[in-house]
Amino acid sequence: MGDKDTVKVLGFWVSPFVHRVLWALKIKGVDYEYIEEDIFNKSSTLKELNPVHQKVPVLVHGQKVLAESMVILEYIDETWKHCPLMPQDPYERALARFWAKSVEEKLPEVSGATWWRGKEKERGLKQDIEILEKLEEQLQGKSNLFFGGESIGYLDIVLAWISYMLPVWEEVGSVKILDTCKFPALTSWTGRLLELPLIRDNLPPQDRMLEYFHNRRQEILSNPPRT
Ligand SMILES: N[C@@H](CCC(=O)N[C@@H](CS)C(=O)NCC(=O)O)C(=O)O
Repeated sequence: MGDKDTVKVLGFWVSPFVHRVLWALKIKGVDYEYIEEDIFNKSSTLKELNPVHQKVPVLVHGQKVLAESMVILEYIDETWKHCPLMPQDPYERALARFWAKSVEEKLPEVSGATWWRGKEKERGLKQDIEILEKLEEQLQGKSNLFFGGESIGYLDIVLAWISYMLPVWEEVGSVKILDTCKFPALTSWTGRLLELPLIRDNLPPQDRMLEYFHNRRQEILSNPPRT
């Protein structure tokens, strides 16, 4: 699929994982072709390109194929070296990976907790708040505008869903997780992210997200998690 230098991204319009890849390519100024995938009726191309997970995003760079958004981000950063996304210092780089992985492991709880009911909801919300408290500590007392420093980097891109998707989940689930008083540094960070044209102008439409997640919530509630 593709000539030596062509870049293609298989995506799904609302996927926060896909948006990471699109933003990284835009930061690097790499032209790409975007191919919308129906994740509820997967194409044979997706199954062939990502046989292990059959998920988007998939990046196709010439003959090279990669899946998993955080892996793709590192590939993009190492392939197009200008405007680095990763910290240059090895320890800072390791820390960025640590936080990205740690928050990623909680992602299902964050989305699920906003939609569940009763004890599951309480437990999930408690876990969400704990991980956000840890992130808040990371930002507090630093003069950095972003996790990446003066401009956005790898960790900002990985965590950006907190700025635009978490509020949608909160609205759909009628909960508040990112409380401004409790998380002043994180709240300011989300505000700064959303002011960036790169992010602001390349988000899924708010009304479509709300409708999509309302429907997802109905599906999840009719099939609740087991305790
Ligand atoms: N860990 C993966 C997650 C990707 C993912 O879950 N993608 C969703 C779309 S948001 C998907 O393709 N889902 C299809 C499925 O679960 O079968 C990444 O970071 O790329």
